[in-house]
Amino acid sequence: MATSSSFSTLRHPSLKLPLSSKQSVFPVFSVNLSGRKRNLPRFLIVASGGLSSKPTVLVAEKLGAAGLDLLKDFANVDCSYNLTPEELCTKISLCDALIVRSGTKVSREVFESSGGRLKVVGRAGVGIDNVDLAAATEFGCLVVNAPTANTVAAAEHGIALLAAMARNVAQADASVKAGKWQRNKYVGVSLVGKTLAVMGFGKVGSEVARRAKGLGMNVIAHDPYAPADRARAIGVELVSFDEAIGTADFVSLHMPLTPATSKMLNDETFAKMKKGVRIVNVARGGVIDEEALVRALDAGTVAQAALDVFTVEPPPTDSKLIQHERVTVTPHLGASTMEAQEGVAIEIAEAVVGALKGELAATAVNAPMVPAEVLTELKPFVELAEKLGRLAVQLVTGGSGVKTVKVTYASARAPDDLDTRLLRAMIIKGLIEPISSVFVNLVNADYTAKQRGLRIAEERILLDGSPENPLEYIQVQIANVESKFASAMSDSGEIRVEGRVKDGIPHLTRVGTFEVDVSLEGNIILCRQVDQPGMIGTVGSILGEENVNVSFMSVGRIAPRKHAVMAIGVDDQPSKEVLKKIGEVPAIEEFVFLKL
Ligand SMILES: NC(=O)c1ccc[n+]([C@@H]2O[C@H](COP(=O)([O-])OP(=O)(O)OC[C@H]3O[C@@H](n4cnc5c(N)ncnc54)[C@H](O)[C@@H]3O)[C@@H](O)[C@H]2O)c1
Ligand SMILES: O=C(O)[C@H](O)COP(=O)(O)O
Repeated sequence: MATSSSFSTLRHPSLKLPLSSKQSVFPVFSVNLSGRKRNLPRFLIVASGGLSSKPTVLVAEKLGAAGLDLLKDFANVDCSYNLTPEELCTKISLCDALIVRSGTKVSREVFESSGGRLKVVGRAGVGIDNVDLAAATEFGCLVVNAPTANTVAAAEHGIALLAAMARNVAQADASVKAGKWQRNKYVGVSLVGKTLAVMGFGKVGSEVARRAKGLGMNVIAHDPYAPADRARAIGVELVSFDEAIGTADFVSLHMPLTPATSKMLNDETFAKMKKGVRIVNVARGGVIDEEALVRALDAGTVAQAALDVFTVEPPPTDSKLIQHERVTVTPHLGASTMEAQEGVAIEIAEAVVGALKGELAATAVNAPMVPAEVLTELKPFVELAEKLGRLAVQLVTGGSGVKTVKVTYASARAPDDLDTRLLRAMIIKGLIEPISSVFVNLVNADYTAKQRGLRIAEERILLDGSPENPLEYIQVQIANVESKFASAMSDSGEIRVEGRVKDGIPHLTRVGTFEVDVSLEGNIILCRQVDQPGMIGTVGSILGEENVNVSFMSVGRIAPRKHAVMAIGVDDQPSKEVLKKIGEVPAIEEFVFLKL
């Protein structure tokens, strides 16, 4: 890359040695947990119960014992079940995390009432339709779920309902217990050879399909997003919605409740089904228009239904649907096996504890998931990104008016190999936090930037050379602003800072058109001066007199004896008097103190 200035790095004789690469390079936040000190990456969270206290987790619905034990090792656990919405809103301001199942509405009011303390909502199960995800994201609250541990339980319950419905098990059971013996009334239908349409071919749907094939059924599936090869692998054909519902003898629902799937089965779609079709729903009640289902049952279009889930839970006791003779119901039991509940409890407890520690959760619902190995590699670049953002915004006159920021990632790796979401989020954090009271994390970074009218334009530069490192440098440029340190402006008129990771430690390597090299630790003083002998000593002595420890000094100059920019790393914040003295050194033309 062409340079417009030469540079040199000097170490002051009395300077503290830089961190070795063996020392922690990510000492961003440290919290005392269970008596142990830990250095935590602050990608997302940090429990805010105070540096020395444990975080508090509110468990609002019954959770398996193994999960509770895991939580208790790490946090204060408050198990309070059956809270009213008002009680939940009152309690939540004292909690760092909340764990729920499907029975608790985590509404916008819950996030508003938390006063910013709530950092994680753990959904002990799959469906997150009871959590206001938009509100969670706005408030920077991570939502995690437990997507795998109850899959088999739900699939088994689907099959149980399918068979029970076909053979009138529930109705016959009630009849026998009522003293009757109605063998002719409860003649059922066979499953073998019948066509089952699995609607939603995800985790549960595919397990239902596998089991139904074992029962000798002909299984077809509809799922606009499922890969055909996964279906083919278990001998299932993916078909259109109309073909699935038009040819099936049994329809089993396994899609999530979303605006697109809400009331997917309605008067119009029931009319397209085979007369006498049978419906199973272990997904969500809202995917069926329940009044339309009652009409279809009464008209005989639908012969029977078996339902585990309802639009309103628990449903009204006088509901025509619940009371319908040809409807079999269970109270949302799909995930309720001993095994699934223990599994879900462990899965969610691990996710919540990890998130409270600031780790990226693999089951995050409202934040990008970054695989652990990618994360390890990106760690120092994540820190670099945040610090470049912090430096750049502090260079803006008045610190405000930042609207357009261009970020350049230079790497020898193919663009597809670099996921910049985490880096972008940390740059946004760096840009916004020094000038506001907003807490920015990976969850709410893009949202917060948008709210503040901050546009981040990202560019990749493909470099020649070895793709060993994920990145060579990151450059942050702020356009259409003035700088309180004129030398930070690039030739094209933007504030420009650039950094690299050296031996695992982020370094500032360019300011404006000047190349420097100073490790991004502590704080930084940037001075522009006439390049002449003795400047390092002069400024170093002023700082030394006040016992301000200098960690690094680096001088970048345009040409010998012309202008130079000196970057000085200091551990402490110099007093106003010291900064004034530096400003009074005759050769110093401008300077700025920047907090990292
Ligand atoms: N009754 C229970 O206790 C219980 C237990 C577990 C899961 N569930 C529910 O079952 C559903 C599925 O769970 P999962 O773990 O299989 O989730 P999943 O995400 O693995 O699968 C859902 C599938 O639905 C598909 N889909 C999305 N929109 C669709 C549409 N318009 N038409 C057809 N398919 C569509 C997706 O592509 C995905 O493959 C969820 O709603 C979940 O909450 C209920
Ligand atoms: O979405 C789910 O995981 C199921 O509906 C289970 O819900 P539950 O945790 O309330 O049993």
